[in-house]
Amino acid sequence: MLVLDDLAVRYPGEPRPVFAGLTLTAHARLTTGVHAPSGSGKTTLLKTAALLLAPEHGNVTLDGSAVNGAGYAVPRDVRRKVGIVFQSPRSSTDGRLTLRQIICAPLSHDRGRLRPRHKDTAELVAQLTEQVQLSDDLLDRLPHQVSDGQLQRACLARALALDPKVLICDEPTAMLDAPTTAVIMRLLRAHADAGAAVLVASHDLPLLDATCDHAASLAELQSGDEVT
Ligand SMILES: Nc1ncnc2c1ncn2[C@@H]1O[C@H](COP(=O)(O)OP(=O)(O)OP(=O)(O)O)[C@@H](O)[C@H]1O
Repeated sequence: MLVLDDLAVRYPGEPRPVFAGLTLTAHARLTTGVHAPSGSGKTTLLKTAALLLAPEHGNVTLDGSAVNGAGYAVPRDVRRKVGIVFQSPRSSTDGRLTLRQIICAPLSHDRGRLRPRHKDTAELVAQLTEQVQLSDDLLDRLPHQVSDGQLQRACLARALALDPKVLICDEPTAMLDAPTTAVIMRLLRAHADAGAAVLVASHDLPLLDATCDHAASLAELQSGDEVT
């Protein structure tokens, strides 16, 4: 479970925080949606939830333990509990790496911690690619040789590689067609059903209402009322 309590986040040199007084709980086994218009702070919120940005004020608690700082200041064992899928698969992948290398990237930092039921990386990659419905022949292609939807599925496989307890997705279906959107949202549901907390932000309120256990707007999260 991830708890964000009374958060304010301000970028260096900016006069005002992007948001303040924001409280949100992402529960295990549930998908939580955050709805907000473009430019209002969704990505900032999700980067804070993913322990990539430190709040100016407030507390981030993961599985009952307070998290201090952000990025490499956070111990690896804590960081690896959180996976993130960014809005743009093109800007969140290295164009020189094949899809297989992209999916394997978290494992190269975490060799000793492959998920227990997998004997080796190849077996895990095979399972992840099947899960996200990527065909084998795409794995040795570079990002410019696949579609946005295929690359976003590789990004989701990368985020799932360490079996994160908290999976965070920033507009994961932006630019995707309806069938690919349905695949991605079903995968997020399945990861929640397997025990994770899933936090999704989107400008698409009907999508969040249709696919999340509960959804709230960024404004509601700052209202001081408990959002359920
Ligand atoms: N690194 C940064 N430095 C200063 N300001 C920033 C930085 N990144 C974002 N901002 C500002 O913070 C505000 C929120 O940006 P953010 O990217 O979180 O919004 P968003 O809701 O995710 O937008 P979109 O849906 O368009 O991606 C915007 O006003 C943006 O200009």
